[in-house]
Amino acid sequence: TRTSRPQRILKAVQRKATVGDPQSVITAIDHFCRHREWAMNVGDEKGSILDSVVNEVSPVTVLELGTYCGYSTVRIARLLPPGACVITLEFNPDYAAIARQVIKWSGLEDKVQLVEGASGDCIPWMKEHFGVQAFDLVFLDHWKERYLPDTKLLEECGLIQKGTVLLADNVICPGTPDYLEYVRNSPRYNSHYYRSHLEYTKAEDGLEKSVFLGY
Ligand SMILES: O=C(NC/C=C/[C@H]1O[C@@H](n2ccc(=O)cc2)[C@H](O)[C@@H]1O)c1cc([N+](=O)[O-])cc(O)c1O
Ligand SMILES: [Mg+2]
Repeated sequence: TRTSRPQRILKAVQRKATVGDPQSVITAIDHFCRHREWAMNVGDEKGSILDSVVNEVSPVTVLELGTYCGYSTVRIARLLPPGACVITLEFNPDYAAIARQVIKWSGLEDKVQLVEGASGDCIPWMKEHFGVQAFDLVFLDHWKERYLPDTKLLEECGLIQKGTVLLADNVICPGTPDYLEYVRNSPRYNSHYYRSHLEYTKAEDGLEKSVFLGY
């Protein structure tokens, strides 16, 4: 049978990127998705905004919801200092297997913990299993209808504390209206919209950054 799109993305990384060079992995995926096959990576334009938020927050513990092929995992992990790490949740075992190889090719496996499972099942175990007190940064890029329930679950589990930054992809396209309404109207979040474009296209999309102000 035909290879899958994630398998073709991994092939592009193995053909074009240098082992141990995260930037070359990012560049290889962006080139493939811009010139060969579109794929739902956050991409280079929104990726630069992601980079600036990671640099501003300088997080010690990051949670990423939705690994897919590991593109944004690599973008985040390459900016983390020694001792900091990103825990990334992936539901689809085939995507997880590809992402592990992409992350390994970039040489960042020591900064990444890829957990296979559904966010709703994994989040309640974060404190106990991974010794996480609270996340400094959460990057939401998984199923759009899960953004709001998972944010509420993270709050309930005490994994979002004063100063935690939520950064959500696709708040315009495909859109996460209930999540946007929540973070923009809640007195406990300070929200800002970074206008951009849907990865590799001219369509509008953007990232919403929401800082938790505490209870
Ligand atoms: O649908 C989109 N993303 C859904 C992503 C879902 C990913 O999150 C994982 N997951 C991990 C944990 C879970 O609990 C559930 C799913 C899934 O297994 C998948 O790897 C999307 C769509 C467009 N688009 O233009 O159509 C653009 C984008 O940037 C997007 O992110
Ligand atoms: Mg996305």
